Amino acid sequence: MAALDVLVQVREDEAYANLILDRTLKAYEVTGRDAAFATELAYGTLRLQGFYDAVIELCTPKPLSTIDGLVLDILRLGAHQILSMRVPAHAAVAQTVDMARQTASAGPAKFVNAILRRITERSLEQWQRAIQDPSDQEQSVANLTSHPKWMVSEFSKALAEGDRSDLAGALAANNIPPKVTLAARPGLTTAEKLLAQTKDLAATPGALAPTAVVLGKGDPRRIEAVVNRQAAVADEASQLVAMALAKVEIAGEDLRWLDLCAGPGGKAGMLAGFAKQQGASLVANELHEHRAKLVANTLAPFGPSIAKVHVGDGVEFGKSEYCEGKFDRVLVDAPCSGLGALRRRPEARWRKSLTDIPPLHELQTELLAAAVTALRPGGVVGYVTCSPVLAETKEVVEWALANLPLERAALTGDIAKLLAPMKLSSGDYQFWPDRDGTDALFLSLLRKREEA
Ligand SMILES: C[S@@+](CC[C@H](N)C(=O)[O-])C[C@H]1O[C@@H](n2cnc3c(N)ncnc32)[C@H](O)[C@@H]1O
Repeated sequence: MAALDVLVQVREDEAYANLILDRTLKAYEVTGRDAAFATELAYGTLRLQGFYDAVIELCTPKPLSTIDGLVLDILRLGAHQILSMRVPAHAAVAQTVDMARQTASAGPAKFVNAILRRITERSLEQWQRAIQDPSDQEQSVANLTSHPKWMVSEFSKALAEGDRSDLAGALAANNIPPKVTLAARPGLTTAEKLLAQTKDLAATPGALAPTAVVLGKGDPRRIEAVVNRQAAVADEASQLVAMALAKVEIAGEDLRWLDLCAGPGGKAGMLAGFAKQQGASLVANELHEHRAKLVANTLAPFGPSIAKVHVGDGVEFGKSEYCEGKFDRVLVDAPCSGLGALRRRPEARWRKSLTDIPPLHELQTELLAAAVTALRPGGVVGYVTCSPVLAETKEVVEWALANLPLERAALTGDIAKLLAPMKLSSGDYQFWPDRDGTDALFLSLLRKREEA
């Protein structure tokens, strides 16, 4: 019932599952192993909703759109137990039908019973074959990996850019929740120290970033280094892109760094650390006051001589007199569709649409142009998105190279080696969850031409 309540809130109130989960479990007094079970029920059902809908459609002549929302939620919960959890089929059917009787009524309960029984007649593998449509490859992958079809198409184009072809594998990785990864903030602590402090949480060194520690279990909010802001939860790709901007070679003065879209401050926390180590300081800008407060909290341990926070529109701020031509390194971690972080947010894929992309592309180009205004000639901007969608990555960079005084900046040394597996033929970088175990971040490093 707690899991169903989460699904209903997500569907009816557009709630974010991760934000409502804890209080919903509390309201139902679900704790311990039951809480873990209810969490998997709710999150797993939300992630695989597209797959279960394709299965349910094959079990009834009724179009899915005519099934009542609550009944559909119940059917999806039942399908998830039968096909993806180790719940005995008879128990899954009996419990789910009971739930339908309690929350809907006798009629829908009969309908739920009939559909779920049909689902139990085939194995997961048989259903995976049954939902394929030989005439429509992308729809088949969409059904199989539980994504909207337009997303499959966007991922397919982005993978091709990196000469990768395992579309189903790349998308399936969005259905596996990531491990909790910590970043040791440079100048405040090290991965070695963090590792020693988290031994009892089965911690291991990150596979990619020298600052990363991966937790095997436990709550990161209880770790002392996290409480005192020497470390924070951060994806390894996020740590590496901040490191890449801090380490890319630039000639001449290297004193002033800018993070134009800093909230909530993950990368700003890394950049401030590198700035401290390299004798520079950071200005972190964020549009929204409440997110700027989070940035200020992250940066507090560095003190105002290393890191300051500004609240405002990055487009205006970058072009302001305060910024113009002043900065040696600028990060634009642009607002984006977030399609690179789908594994973190179970319902996110069903909330987005292709029409979200063009306005984001527009804002991304404006922010990048403002960042270039803020750069001094010879300085470098790191353009980052947590999305592999070409309109937000390659197409923004191509626009910038054609319209702004920019050229690509190459990495050298250790950081070049660390990022070599993610390098595209264009010179930009694309991470992938299935290959790299990270979010699908994109990075382009662009230098402002000297004659500019
Ligand atoms: C992808 S997030 C940045 C994540 C951050 N760099 C980190 O690592 O924690 C983009 C941020 O840009 C902010 N934003 C949106 N529009 C903006 C604008 N016009 N100027 C500055 N920031 C903006 C959003 O509020 C959001 O906090």
